[in-house]
Amino acid sequence: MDTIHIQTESKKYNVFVGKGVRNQLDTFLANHFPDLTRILIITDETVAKLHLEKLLLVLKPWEPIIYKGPSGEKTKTFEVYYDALSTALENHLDRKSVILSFGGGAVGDLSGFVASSFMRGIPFIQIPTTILAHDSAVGGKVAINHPHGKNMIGAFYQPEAVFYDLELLTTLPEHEIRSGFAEVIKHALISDARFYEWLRNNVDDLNLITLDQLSYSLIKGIKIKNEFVSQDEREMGIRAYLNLGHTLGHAIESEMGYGNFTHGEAVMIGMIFALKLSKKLLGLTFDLEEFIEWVEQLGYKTKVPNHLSFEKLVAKMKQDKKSVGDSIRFVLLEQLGQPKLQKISETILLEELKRF
Ligand SMILES: O=C(O)C(=O)C[C@@H](O)[C@H](O)[C@H](O)COP(=O)(O)O
Repeated sequence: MDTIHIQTESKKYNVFVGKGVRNQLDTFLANHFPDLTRILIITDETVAKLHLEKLLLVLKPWEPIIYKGPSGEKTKTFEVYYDALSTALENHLDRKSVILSFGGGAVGDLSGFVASSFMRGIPFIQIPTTILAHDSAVGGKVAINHPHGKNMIGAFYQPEAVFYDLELLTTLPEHEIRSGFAEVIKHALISDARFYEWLRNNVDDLNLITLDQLSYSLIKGIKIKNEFVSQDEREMGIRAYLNLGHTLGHAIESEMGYGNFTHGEAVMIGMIFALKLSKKLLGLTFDLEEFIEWVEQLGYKTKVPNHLSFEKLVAKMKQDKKSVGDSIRFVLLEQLGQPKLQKISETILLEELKRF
């Protein structure tokens, strides 16, 4: 088992990564929550079907309450949030209760937001079941979506711990592996040219990635994320670099309808667009053609779906959380591993999108 220490201004906690780490959850709960009253597991239908029995085995003495939402991004709605809170209230959770988030990024975002707002905040623990969650389960961004934009209603609220059990990643469908791996590639691009080279040289088929390669990539990604989050928990500055590819990516997800295009796959298109802009505006020296060839080989789409309107995408990008006043701010790269926030006008964006 590997342990990564996350240190933010508001909280220090550990991410435990390894095969079977879920089996240590009962000891952790007994040690950290001696007065624990109730456990609410928030999960989704897919994860419940595949893995819930395994978790319940570990938690037997606590007889947890279970809330199952819809799978994927469709779980990050006001209705599901309200339902999950109702379940907590109807089952008499109190301030000595703990919420366990059991699922991918969407479940983690929903559960964390429920935990952050129930009785003004009760503890929660992340038990991720996807590759994407190496990013979303760490750093405390929790949220639900609004039809006007992704993650628009949320908080910064750190978990008590993250139990990243690699055994639970073996059932992921191909598009989920792709979605999660896009965030691994993002972590490399914004901070570590050597890690990027390693990925380029070692990963050419996501279906054949070994557990050792996956574990190395996830741990690297989590450590990179910690570097940003530990210095800037509430995204006043450098944390925004973790948003590479997300400005356009979120707009695509929103315009496609949440849940109809995976987060990471949309972010990959956003990253290619950002890299193109970086070459044009900042003189980034980077073989973009070779990058596109590589990610196409990994199964990613590299163009904006052609039925989407560029004008609507730009309107969505204007609502991005990095925007200030009327200006859209993009994360670009000066060079590999050197991100920069850059204001870009609506006119230029529209022109570049049309060319993209
Ligand atoms: O943790 C962060 O900070 C990130 O930006 C990581 C992103 O990969 C993640 O998708 C995040 O939830 C996006 O945040 P948002 O503030 O753009 O909604």
